[in-house]
Amino acid sequence: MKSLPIRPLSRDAFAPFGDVIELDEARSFPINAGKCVRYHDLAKVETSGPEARTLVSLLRGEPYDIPLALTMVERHPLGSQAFIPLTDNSFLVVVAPDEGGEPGEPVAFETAPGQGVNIGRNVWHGILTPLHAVSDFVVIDRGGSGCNLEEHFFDKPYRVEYA
Ligand SMILES: NC(=O)N[C@@H](O)C(=O)O
Ligand code: NI
Repeated sequence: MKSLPIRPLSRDAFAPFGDVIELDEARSFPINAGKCVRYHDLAKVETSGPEARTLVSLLRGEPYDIPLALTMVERHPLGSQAFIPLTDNSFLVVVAPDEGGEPGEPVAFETAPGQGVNIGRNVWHGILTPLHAVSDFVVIDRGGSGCNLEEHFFDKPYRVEYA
């Protein structure tokens, strides 16, 4: 299997694929008479297609072991998909550029505690992959009619591992 090294998640590195949702370096301003700070407008939520609406859901995910065999990626042509952790456990985020309608070379990131991601509309990504322990997430993505899932299974799986 071809090795896919895990790298730390950063806004810059993830920018071609979506947004990193975190407090650090986020635009913020005080609200509620200064008793609260709003970290504002951190992700571009996209919903499109028939009867499109924004969904807010919770996911409780089982952890995966590393090294991990990456056999497939998926994408959502009609909307973005955000995963915001409710624990301090890190999770694996795999994304890939599109090359003529198929995924190119994937990139694997591990989040720092508290970091979330918003995966852009129609961006290839691995499924939610918690690490270390059962983890809960807020998921913000697109509901409505029409097909919002496209899967791609690799001819040869990748071995996702720590560098
Ligand atoms: N379906 C769902 O909630 N999640 C998947 O799309 C995924 O990317 O894990
Ligand atoms: Ni998805």
